[in-house]
Amino acid sequence: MNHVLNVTSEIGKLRTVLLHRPGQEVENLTPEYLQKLLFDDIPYLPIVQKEHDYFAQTLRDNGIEVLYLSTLLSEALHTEEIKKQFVYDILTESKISVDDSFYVIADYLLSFDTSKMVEKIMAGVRKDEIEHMKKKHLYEILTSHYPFYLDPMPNLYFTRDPSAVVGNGLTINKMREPARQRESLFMQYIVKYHPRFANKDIPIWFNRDFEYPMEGGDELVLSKDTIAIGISARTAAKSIERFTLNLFHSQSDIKRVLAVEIPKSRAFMHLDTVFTMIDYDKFTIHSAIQDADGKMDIYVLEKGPDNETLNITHKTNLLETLKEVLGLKEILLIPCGGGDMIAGPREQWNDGSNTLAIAPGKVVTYDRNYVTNELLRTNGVEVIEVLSSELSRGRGGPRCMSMPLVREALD
Ligand SMILES: NC(=[NH2+])NCCC[C@H](N)C(=O)O
Repeated sequence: MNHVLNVTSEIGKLRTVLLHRPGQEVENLTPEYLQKLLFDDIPYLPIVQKEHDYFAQTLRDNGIEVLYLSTLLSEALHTEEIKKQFVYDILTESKISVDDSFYVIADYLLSFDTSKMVEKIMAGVRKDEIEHMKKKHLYEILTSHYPFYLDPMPNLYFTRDPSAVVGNGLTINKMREPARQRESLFMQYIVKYHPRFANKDIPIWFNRDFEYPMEGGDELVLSKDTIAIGISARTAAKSIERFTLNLFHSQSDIKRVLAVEIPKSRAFMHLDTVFTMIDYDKFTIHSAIQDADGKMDIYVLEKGPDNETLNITHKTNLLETLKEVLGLKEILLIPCGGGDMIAGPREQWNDGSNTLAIAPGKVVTYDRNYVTNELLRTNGVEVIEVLSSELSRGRGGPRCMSMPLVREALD
């Protein structure tokens, strides 16, 4: 059966992927707000776009259909009513608290044609953009040093995180960081109103109104019936439980979930920054997630005695657990930077283990991580390198920058 969404592995031949080309939102980064906006430096826009275009073209050259977030969103907002509702939702979530400004900004945004409006919402609205806004209250005058009414959304090019496809359903994620929380509203509108997805009975396994966060960088589809989820700085144990129970209650094929605990740090923000699947029996891993004896905490979640309870088994050996759940005799874990004490952390920082598999044993990686790339090749992996000077400044690599919508099923 042909589903509009279908992802039953991390490695099946990639058919359709969602990307976002970085735009003016990147130009609204300033040193003062870098940390809040989750960037470590300011990318140079023409180059970051050139690198992103190169990434997109590399995928197209490999027969992959590339869809863009801004196009899908603009097409989803196809009536005045939906467009207006979307603007109101965005403004509400942007915490536009100054009573009068809500409608002034809404009118301002709605004065653009839809695709310009979408770009504007992504880029952010500066306070000096709307001249006729009168400051009537003391708090408006006092807080006026803050430059934005609507904050820019520079992390949008990491399409992996706000939503993810598992099987033929979707998680529309509750983002942990305030700077990214509005991002998943886009997918909510796209599945509901875009003709390609609307009325296609797409199951939503996890929704953005849940109390605790979960992000796509932590969701790995290991096989048709097994997924791994990072217990990380961005994904809470309670969210993993909810998501797992939702999968078990509905008609999904998922039988088990590996909850993999990783250190809660900036460098390791999601599971896919330290662990990715690249072939039937090969994974990249950053050695620092295991202790000196190669141990770590993994919890296997399976159906429990009743609807609201799970069977939880604690494991400490990643390799053995993977062999068990994937039914394989041998598995190779390829360490980022060869596990070297300098090259390992350096290449991990620039997403050396954030590998995007476009087919079994065929991956897209950043060119700058030459130690890891060489090691992958030595181990029989086909490596396609893409440009990375500016893209990497946002702390995400090829896997984070792509949201697979359809992959071919593995035999
Ligand atoms: N799946 C990932 N590893 N995504 C990386 C996202 C990077 C982004 N700057 C953030 O902090 O959210």
